[in-house]
Amino acid sequence: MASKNQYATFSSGLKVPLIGLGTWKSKAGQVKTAVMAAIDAGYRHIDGAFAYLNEDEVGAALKAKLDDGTVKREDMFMTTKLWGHMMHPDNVERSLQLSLKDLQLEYVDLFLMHSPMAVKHLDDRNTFPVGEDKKPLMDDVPYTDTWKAMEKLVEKGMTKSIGVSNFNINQLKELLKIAKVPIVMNQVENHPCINQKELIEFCKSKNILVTAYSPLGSPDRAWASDKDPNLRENALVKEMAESKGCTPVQLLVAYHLCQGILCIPKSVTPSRIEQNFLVTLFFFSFLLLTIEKRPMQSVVKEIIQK
Ligand SMILES: NC(=O)C1=CN([C@@H]2O[C@H](COP(=O)(O)OP(=O)(O)OC[C@H]3O[C@@H](n4cnc5c(N)ncnc54)[C@H](OP(=O)(O)O)[C@@H]3O)[C@@H](O)[C@H]2O)C=CC1
Ligand SMILES: CC(=O)C(C)=O
Repeated sequence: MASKNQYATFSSGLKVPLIGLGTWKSKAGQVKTAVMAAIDAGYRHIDGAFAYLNEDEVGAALKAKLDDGTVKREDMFMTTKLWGHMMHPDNVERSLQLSLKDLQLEYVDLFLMHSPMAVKHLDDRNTFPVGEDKKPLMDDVPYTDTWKAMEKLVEKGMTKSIGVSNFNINQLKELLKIAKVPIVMNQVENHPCINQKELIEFCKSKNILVTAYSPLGSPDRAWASDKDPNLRENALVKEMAESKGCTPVQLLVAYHLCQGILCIPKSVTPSRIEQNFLVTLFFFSFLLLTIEKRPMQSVVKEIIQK
């Protein structure tokens, strides 16, 4: 089925669908259905990570959709991430091998360094090592050394591209000094209640695409509190969505796509997965509407002030 995706292009020339399906917190038994529903809905970009501990189910879903002919491997853009416990250069390749095995893939399209912070490697599946005091066991592994090990995996064909996540401007500057393979992506939290304008502008100036994670404010995260801003129920988001003829969540997704930022909303609910994808179909008109009526930035200011 021809997918109706809009694409951005990495500095390396590789195209990436603007909208992807997030899979963090997607529980065992739900992930396979969610990923299959997403692919049926038209998604061609799945965001995953070793640390989500569900790549085996993501892989099973993709295999089912490859086997039934819905998609070919080259249609799909698959992301995985290197977690902090495997950032030592000696462990980087093994981490990607473990993800590829669970995903049942020969390669991924994007391999991200999940964050610049390393934690101790106790064993391959212990992603949150803690000491006797129950505090995280941090490790001092320079992310520049990790990056050099990631670059080798592009040469080996295990990943088409590499990037980072949760990097700030100074960390990106350090990495840019040594990177020989393009840093194509910085995946960071972004939504109207967090102002990443300076970081986004820096990334754009260096031809590094930005993906917004937790675009809906991650309401299902374990540490969510009812004192947090509720983006999906925000009065201005709702008002603007109504004026645009879309749902509040679709507005929150369009908010990114209109700025040329990729967006990876997570859902395990097929109807929501479909609803979120529809933004790719109308966001260009939405963009025109937004420009005509009120630039998205003015909306952001108002939301943040609410
Ligand atoms: N690189 C990094 O460090 C990080 C990366 N990420 C990535 O970003 C993805 C998205 O962020 P995440 O923090 O999961 O949360 P999101 O901001 O995407 O919010 C997910 C929540 O929104 C709900 N939801 C989704 N669509 C709709 C809809 N149309 N209407 C109403 N509710 C909806 C989901 O419900 P339900 O599932 O029940 O349908 C779920 O509870 C992650 O899954 C992960 O892939 C996230 C955090 C950090
Ligand atoms: C979910 C995720 O990617 C985190 C918390 O880094």
